[in-house]
This record gives sequence, C-alpha cells and structure tokens, in this order.
Amino acid sequence: MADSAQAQKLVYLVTGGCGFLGEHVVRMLLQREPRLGELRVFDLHLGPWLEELKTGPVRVTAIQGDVTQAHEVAAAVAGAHVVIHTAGLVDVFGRASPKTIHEVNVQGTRNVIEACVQNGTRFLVYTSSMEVVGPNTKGHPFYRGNEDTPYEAVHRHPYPCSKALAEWLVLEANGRKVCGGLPLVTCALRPTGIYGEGHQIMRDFYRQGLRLGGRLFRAIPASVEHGRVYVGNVAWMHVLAARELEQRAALMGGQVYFCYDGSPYKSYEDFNMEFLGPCGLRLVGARPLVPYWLLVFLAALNVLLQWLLRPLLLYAPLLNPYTLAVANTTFTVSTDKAQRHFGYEPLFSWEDSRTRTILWVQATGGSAQ
Ligand SMILES: NC(=O)C1=CN([C@@H]2O[C@H](COP(=O)(O)OP(=O)(O)OC[C@H]3O[C@@H](n4cnc5c(N)ncnc54)[C@H](O)[C@@H]3O)[C@@H](O)[C@H]2O)C=CC1
Ligand SMILES: C[C@H](CCCC(C)(C)O)[C@H]1CC[C@H]2[C@@H]3[C@H](O)CC4=CC(=O)CC[C@]4(C)[C@H]3CC[C@]12C
Repeated sequence: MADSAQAQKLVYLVTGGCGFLGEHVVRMLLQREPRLGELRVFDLHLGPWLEELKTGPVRVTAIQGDVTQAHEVAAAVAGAHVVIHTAGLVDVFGRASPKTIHEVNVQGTRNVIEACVQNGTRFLVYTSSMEVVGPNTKGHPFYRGNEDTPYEAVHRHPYPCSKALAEWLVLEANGRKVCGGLPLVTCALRPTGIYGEGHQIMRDFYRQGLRLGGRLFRAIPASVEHGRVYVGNVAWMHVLAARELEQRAALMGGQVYFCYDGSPYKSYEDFNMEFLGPCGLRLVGARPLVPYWLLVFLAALNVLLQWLLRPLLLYAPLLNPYTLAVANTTFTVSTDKAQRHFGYEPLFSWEDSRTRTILWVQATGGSAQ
C-alpha cells in the first residue's frame, strides 16, 4: 500500500470497536486518519451509536461477531489492510470463567492473526495491557519503569495470563508471510489503567459515593502510585501506530509500547478524586480507614462467598485478593519509546483529559446509561 498512491484509501478493522476503548479508537480513526476508506467495527455487542457514524463520508460497516469464531473473524478481516485488535474480556472480578477469558483473549487473538495471514492483511496493532508486566504476585513496585525495565513478571490470575500469552502470539507473528508473500508487521500497546468517557468503574465509584452521602472511604495508602492514561490518548496512540507500521516496519515490528500521557501519578483513589471531587464527592481519611489485614481478610471472604453463591447468583465485588494486590502496588511507567519510534505525542493535555472526564461523569454518572 506504500507509494503506489498516496491517495489510496485503506480498509481498517477494529475488533472490540464498541467497547470503552474501542469506541474511542473508532471515533479517532474517523476524525484523524485521512487514508481511511472503510471502517469495519467488529464486536460481540454492537452499540446503537454506530448508526450515526454511517451517515458520514467514510463507509462504516458494523459487524456483529465473536472473535472466538475463526470463520467470523476471517470474514471480517478479508480485504482489510489494517487490523486494530482491541476486543478482549476484561475481567479481574471473577465474572467469567478462566476458560472463557482464555478463549476470548488468547484463542480470539490467534484467530485474528490467522485471519490476517490467510487474507494477506499485513498490519496488526494489538491492545495488550500493563498487566502483562505486573504488578506481580509478590507486590514488587514498578516505579517509573519503561519497556526495558527488568521486572519479575509472575502471572497467576487468568486475565494477565491471557493478555501475556496473547501479546506473545502477536509479537511472535511479526514477520510471518501473509497470503501474497509479504511479511506481517505487528506491535502491541500496553495501556496502564485507562480512564475517561465511558469508564464503567469510575461511574460505579461515583454512584457508590452518592449512595454513601457524597463520601468515599480511603482503603489504600496515598503513597501507592498508579500510572493512568486518558482513553483519547490511548486511542490516538493506536491510530498513529497503525498508520506508521508500514513505513517503520523494521523499527516497530514485533515491539511493545506502554501507553502514556501527562496524567499525574497518584494512588488509584486519589486519582479518581480528580474527577469525582468536582462532581461533589469527597474521600474520607488521610490514611486508610481500615487496616490492611482486614482488607486482606475481606478479599479472601469475597472469594469464598463468590464460590459458595455461584450456583445461585453471580457475586463479583470489586474487592478480591487480586484487585487488592493491584490497587496496593505501585505501578508507574515513564518512557518515550512511542515518541521515538512513531512520533507519538499525547493529543489531549492532562487538563483536557480531566475536564472531559468530569463532564462525562456529571452527565451520565447519576443516570441509568
Ligand atoms: N480498561 C483498562 O483499563 C485497560 C484495558 N486494556 C485492554 O484494552 C482492550 C479494551 O478494553 P476495554 O475497552 O476496557 O474493555 P471493554 O469491555 O469495554 O471492551 C472490550 C470489547 O470487546 C468486546 N468483546 C468481548 N468479547 C468479545 C468476543 N468474544 N468477540 C468480539 N468482541 C468481544 C466487548 O463486547 C467490548 O465491546 C482489552 O483488550 C483490554 O484487555 C488494557 C489495559 C487497561
Ligand atoms: C477495582 C480496583 C480498585 C478497587 C480497590 C478497592 C476495592 C480496595 O477499593 C482497581 C485498582 C487497579 C485497577 C486495575 C488497573 O488499573 C490495571 C488494569 C489493567 C487492565 O488491563 C484491565 C483493568 C485493570 C486490571 C484495572 C482493574 C480495576 C483495578 C484492579
């Protein structure tokens, strides 16, 4: 697709294009990818908002499908130049079984790779996660780390296990000959905790705070820092990476990139208060109000309750040993690899990201949307 014609229009496929991140990727492509000729949005559940996009100048094709079904993926990929594979089962709460998580995240990714190979699609960007690195089960801090920082990555939980395996599949596929004989070029982007418009957990915290009379209670020490990244910047990074993969194949092929922007390093709860504070909530306690050992006990109790209640109902609270370990372990990234390799600069400043998120929480937080 190189210099044959600068004006050549490209077909993009976004898997998981109706999810939190996927919707932003879809909208960003439509706004910022001048070579876009057709945009295929593939998802298990299609969003009604897609309809309004169909009236624009770019052809938008909505495809209801399942990444675990190889034939459905192959049909969606046929004729696509670029695939952004963001579909995934994001579950660290025990809602889905480990088998289902593996099927969607690992087998689904395998299906996407094979479909690219069979159809001669050469460019694949995969949404990985910081979780492929850590935090590890030992709670080691990852402080201002980059893509080369040594870290003992130990995965036990099905979600990070599946993301690590899927990322490995994607990177290993770099260089494979696709139909037509040219090499596949792949890269993986690793967002830290994403926030922004559409962030379900943020909305849940807001509603919980409203129920508790405008208060949330500190559970994690303020000294535990998390790297967070605005969804618009994560989407922009996907669009840029996909665009540059061809010209910079030798440099970018088989590489991983953390997703980063200018969002401040803070504890998970203090960071959320950047948005929930202006919406009228306050975080009670300069220090955690419950001792850590009690949280550990409650987290373990939740696992037991989840198991006992499973025949009757799905009990999947936010607190479990894994989420507690993640929330209670410093994990921050500091890198410029994406800037050096493909010229990424955040599109949204911290102030913009914050304002957009606050407006969204205010608009939708109290409603049933
Ligand atoms: N939310 C976060 O903080 C982070 C997310 N990620 C990754 O980003 C990607 C997107 O995550 P989010 O937007 O947060 O999650 P999400 O749940 O909002 O979006 C995932 C989308 O994938 C779709 N999907 C799930 N199973 C599917 C299947 N079998 N076939 C087709 N589509 C399917 C869902 O319907 C959904 O629209 C995931 O791969 C996730 O692992 C990575 C780092 C952080
Ligand atoms: C739900 C956690 C916060 C509640 C802690 C409690 C119960 C003590 O108040 C969230 C803390 C950190 C989050 C994770 C982190 O942002 C990294 C992630 C990356 C992903 O790829 C998927 C999502 C997540 C695992 C994210 C999930 C929620 C937290 C565990």
